[in-house]
Amino acid sequence: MSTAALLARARLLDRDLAPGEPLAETVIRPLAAAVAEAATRPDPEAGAEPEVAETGSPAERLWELAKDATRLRALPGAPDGLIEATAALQHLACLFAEDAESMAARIEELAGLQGGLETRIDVAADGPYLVTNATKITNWLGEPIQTFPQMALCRCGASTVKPLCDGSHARIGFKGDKDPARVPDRQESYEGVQVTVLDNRGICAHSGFCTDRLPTVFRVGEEPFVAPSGGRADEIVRAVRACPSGALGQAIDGRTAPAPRREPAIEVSKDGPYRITGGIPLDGDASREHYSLCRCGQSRNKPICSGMHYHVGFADPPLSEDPTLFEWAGGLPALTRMTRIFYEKYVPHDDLLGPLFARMSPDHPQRVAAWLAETFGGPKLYTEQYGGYDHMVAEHAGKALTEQWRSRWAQLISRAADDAGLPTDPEFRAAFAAYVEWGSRIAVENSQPGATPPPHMPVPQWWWVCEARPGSRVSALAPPVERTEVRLPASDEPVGFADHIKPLFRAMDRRSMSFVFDLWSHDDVVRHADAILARLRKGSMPCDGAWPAEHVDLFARWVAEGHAP
Ligand code: HEM
Repeated sequence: MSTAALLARARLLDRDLAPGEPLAETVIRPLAAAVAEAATRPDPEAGAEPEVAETGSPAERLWELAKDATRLRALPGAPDGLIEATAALQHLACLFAEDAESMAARIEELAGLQGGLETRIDVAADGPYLVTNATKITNWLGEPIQTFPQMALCRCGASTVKPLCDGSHARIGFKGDKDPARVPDRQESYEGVQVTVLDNRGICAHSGFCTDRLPTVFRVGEEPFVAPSGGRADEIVRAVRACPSGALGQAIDGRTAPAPRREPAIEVSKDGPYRITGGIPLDGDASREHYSLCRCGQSRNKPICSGMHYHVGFADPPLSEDPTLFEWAGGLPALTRMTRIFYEKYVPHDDLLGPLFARMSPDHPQRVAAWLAETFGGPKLYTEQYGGYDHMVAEHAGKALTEQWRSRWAQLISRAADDAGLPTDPEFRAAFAAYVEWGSRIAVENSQPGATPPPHMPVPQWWWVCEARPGSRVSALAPPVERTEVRLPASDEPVGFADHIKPLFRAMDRRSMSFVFDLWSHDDVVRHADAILARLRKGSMPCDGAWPAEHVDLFARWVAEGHAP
């Protein structure tokens, strides 16, 4: 099997696949590029397109093609175009599997075909990241993304199926070059009493973890950026380790301290870069334990992220209209950042809590983060991995926790939330503080001698307090919002809900009332029309200012005319 034969088969198959499943952009284009490239070299394979005769249904042929492409890709020196096409074929063939079980079997078979290849990321020229044999990719909430043995991840920022590549880079003419005017890739060194901080601005992804966590050492807008005397050595070491881009490093006694190796993983951060950990080699270079790769296509230091996503407003799709506390907090990565800071920075140095947690298990921060994630509406991690409610209760049982311990715990977790960059809006912090108060007081109760907490309960589910959610209120600091111009009907024109009434309610009004009814639903507004009218007349709805009189009159007219749809 040659690349040219694969290309010919892909072309035939493309004609037989149902519309909407085209191979043109993701398979045929890169394969054709690989064949064209091979033709420029003295290659016995190149030349006339081979004759192919295909049998079987399109779905069967797709699966055979995916396997043959994988076999070819597994050979040494596979060209980028072949690897990119293999990624698309593997993905599509697995989606065509009949059920989850056969999809898992297909993934296993493909993994076997290319099992000899090391886990690595290669950067295709003006194309995607070619990710080989990675088994852990998570989204920004920490939820796993389905991996395939060969993947192509979007690098240009334009794919409609992010993080996967959909061939958009070719359509938009993406260029993968570095910008000659980029911040130079140069390591500066800031000597402190115990630790010297190394900083390479050229590869900083501006995630802000260091400046949130240790603002006295990593100083926004000040020169020099790093002041090593502003914090304790252990705090600095931990902040440096938490730097996702690898811009920060440290030297102790003149020797650069290597970063500890973690499991190979890729995190697709929100509105930002891919965060790579675990020393996955990049274009064969395995010298970095962690680094951040550009995902918006605009970095000045491609493929490394240079923080441009922030300046160009690169944005993933917005959160759902009704986000959970888990989503709003920033998911498992943010909660783990917070619990790590809590148990690593605050607890050990605290006179009350230090001794209490002195013998906690090393993964205690991850465990508490998993509990919080589940409580805040995220995946059931604590129940599935750490023993659920009964285990948590057993951990507090018999500890006779006191109010002094509890209030210190509550005070320091709130500081850790600040340091970890959790959202600071009143709605989130009200819900967070309410949970901490509730949960910590129950922990104290359950820990008393002779306490009998109810057994086998589910992990509690916390929610926004009093329905105060993001967007349900206008911030006093928000720029003034122009009211939408609504066309008022003439006096002899009938008033209709869709044409005249619904446009009066903004998305914000709808959100803030959604706990009772839907202001964009004709039926709901009819049902509550009298109450709504009363509040409109009183001026107490909406909460950021009364409607103009002509809008209130219009609503009243619509009620009087019999609520036309
Ligand atoms: C909302 C409040 C709280 C939450 C969500 C929480 C969560 C947890 C969880 C999930 C565990 C079990 C970890 C595991 O799976 O091993 C745990 C253990 C523990 N908690 Fe809490 N806790 C809270 C409040 C408190 C308070 C107020 C104290 C005392 C100041 C406390 C002290 C402890 C101790 C000493 C352990 C055992 C740690 C070890 O030795 O491994 N907790 N907590």
